[in-house]
Amino acid sequence: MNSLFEPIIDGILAEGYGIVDNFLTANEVSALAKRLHERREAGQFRAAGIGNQQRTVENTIRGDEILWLEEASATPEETMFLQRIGEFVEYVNRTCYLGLRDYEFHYALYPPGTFYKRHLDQFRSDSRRRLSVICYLNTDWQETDGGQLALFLPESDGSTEHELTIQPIGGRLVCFESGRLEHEVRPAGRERLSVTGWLKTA
Ligand SMILES: O=C(O)CCC(=O)C(=O)O
Ligand SMILES: [Fe+2]
Repeated sequence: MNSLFEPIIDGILAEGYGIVDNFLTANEVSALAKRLHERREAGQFRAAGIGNQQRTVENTIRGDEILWLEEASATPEETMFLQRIGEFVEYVNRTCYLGLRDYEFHYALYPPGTFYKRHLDQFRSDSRRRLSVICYLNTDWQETDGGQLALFLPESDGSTEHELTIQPIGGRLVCFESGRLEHEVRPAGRERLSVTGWLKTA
C-alpha cells in the first residue's frame, strides 16, 4: 500500500495536491458503483447542500446527490474502502504529523448536466477538514464526457494561478489540502460517480 500512498503525500507536500491511479482495482470500482446504484434506487440519496449550518440545496452551485457512508451499515466493499482510507490516514500521520483523527466519506452522483461551481471545502466555522479525498467510480470515462475536476493552483509568487484539469477515471484518487485549493467540477455529459470525503483533525 505504501507504494500507493507515498506519491500522494509527495505531491501534497510539493504542490498541495496528489493524484494516484489504481487506488481501487477495476473490480473494486465496479462493486462500489453497483452498491451506489442499489442504494440510490432504494431512495437513500439526497440532493447535496451547501454550507454546514443552515444547509440549503442550491443546484445553481452544485447538482450532485450524496449518501454518507456509515461504518455500522457498510457492505463488504464499503468496509474495504473505509479500511484502505484508514491505512492511508495512518500513513499520513506517520509521515506528515498532520494529527488526523477522523474521516467522513459520502458517495456522490452527478446526473448528466450537473456540476459543482468553484469552491473551497473548508467551512468557515469548521477548520477540522484538512485533506479532501476523491475517488472516482467511473468505467470507460472519455475526455468528451466532460466532468473534469479543475484545481486552481496559485503560482508561488501568488500573482496568478493556473488550472489543472483531472479526468474522473475509475480507481483514481485525488487528494488536496481542503483549506487551500479552490476547485470545481465541470458539467458531465453522463452520470459521474465518486466517493468523496475529508480527513480531519480533532
Ligand atoms: O468530485 C469531484 O471531483 C470533486 C467534488 C467536490 O469538490 C466536493 O464534493 O466538495
Ligand atoms: Fe470540493
